[in-house]
Amino acid sequence: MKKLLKGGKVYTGGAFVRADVLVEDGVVAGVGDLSVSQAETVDVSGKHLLPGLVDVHVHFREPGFSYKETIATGSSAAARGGYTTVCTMPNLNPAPDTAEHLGVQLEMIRQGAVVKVVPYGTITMRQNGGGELSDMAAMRDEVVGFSDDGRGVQEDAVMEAAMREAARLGKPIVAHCEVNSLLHGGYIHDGEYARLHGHRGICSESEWKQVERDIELVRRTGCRYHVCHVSTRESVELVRRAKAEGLPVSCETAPHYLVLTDMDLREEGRFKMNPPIRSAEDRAALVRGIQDGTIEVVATDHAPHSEAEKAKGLAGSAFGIVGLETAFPVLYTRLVLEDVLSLERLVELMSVGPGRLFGLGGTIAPGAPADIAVFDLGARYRIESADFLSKGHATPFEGWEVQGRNVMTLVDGREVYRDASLGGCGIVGA
Ligand SMILES: NC(=O)N[C@@H](CC(=O)O)C(=O)O
Ligand SMILES: [Zn+2]
Ligand SMILES: [Zn+2]
Repeated sequence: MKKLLKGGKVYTGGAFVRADVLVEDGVVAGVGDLSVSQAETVDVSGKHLLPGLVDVHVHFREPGFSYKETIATGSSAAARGGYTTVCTMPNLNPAPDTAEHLGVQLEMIRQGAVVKVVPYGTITMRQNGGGELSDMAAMRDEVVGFSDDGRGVQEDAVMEAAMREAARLGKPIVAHCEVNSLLHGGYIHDGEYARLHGHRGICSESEWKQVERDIELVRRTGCRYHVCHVSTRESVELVRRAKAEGLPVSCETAPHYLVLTDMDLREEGRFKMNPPIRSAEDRAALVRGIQDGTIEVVATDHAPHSEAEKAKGLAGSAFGIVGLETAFPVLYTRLVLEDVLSLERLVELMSVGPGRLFGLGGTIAPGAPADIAVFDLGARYRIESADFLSKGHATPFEGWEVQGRNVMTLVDGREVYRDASLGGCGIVGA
């Protein structure tokens, strides 16, 4: 069946142009002034057509923790947010550390996924940070890269060996950077808010020291290397210098680090994640990083937990917040509408950049897979976590007034989400 998306503004070749998009057999068959007979025509005039958003850092909790999120609920949240491809972190049970364990997850993805879900394999066996590396070679063809997200790889020799193997296999190491010996039981940023309210802080050094170590290991091994959820100004500067040196280094940050500072915290679990939201200076450095291209990716680090796990305040709650259903509107409202960033740059950070870096799409062009998100950038509404399709509801953006809503998501040309404004009722087939 052909589908004609008529009259929208289409992101193509780095800019928005007024054009129709024809979708046929799962791919974009044409972009331009089209009139096609025997196609289902959807009037998208006034809407923006973006290459489907790509999130290289999510937690879907299966296998092992279905009570927090399932592949079905997580990928439904993704579809609603405008994402067509997401990459799942491997802090699971069993963790994907061998072909067999990865196979368990792949089967669940085949059964439950609403959008494209591509897993990471672990770096270490059982993701325990020990000396035994995962069976990277056996997992190579099915994973986007290797990560021990949730913890840093503490031993230099283990990370070096992992980088050598990943380089041999032509896959990236995607690193959660955290030096355990510098944590001292901290759970929010070691800054003004922690001092004022008597909380134990996580120092910036615990992140950037490991970024610094890893960049030195990249110099030695030539491994493609990507830093997860960068939160400190020092990490941004280290990545900036590594890139200037020509090293194969990239990094991501997440929406909450770009629009909040530690002084926005409240005594609630929905403000607790790892790494923590840092100071105003850190936030400013991250914004400069997305403006000058040092940071090429915005990922959500969508990390759902149960209501009970997030109900224990800052000290007692689990680390992690959800993000897939709020990322685009929050950043569109706070960065694009406030002239910090162009809409085109935001599309690069949320789709084109991660798509290019990880080989996961991020274009609307003839012949490309028809992974498309249709946004109504004029829609204004209030974020209410009770409406989320995710099982996780902990968000620091609760109650925010935002603008910009995804109204339709196509994955390989298949409509997976359509909202009421386009005559749909959410996830298609749900
Ligand atoms: N970001 C978080 O606060 N939590 C993540 C782990 C991680 O991303 O490091 C989780 O798995 O819950
Ligand atoms: Zn992490
Ligand atoms: Zn994570």
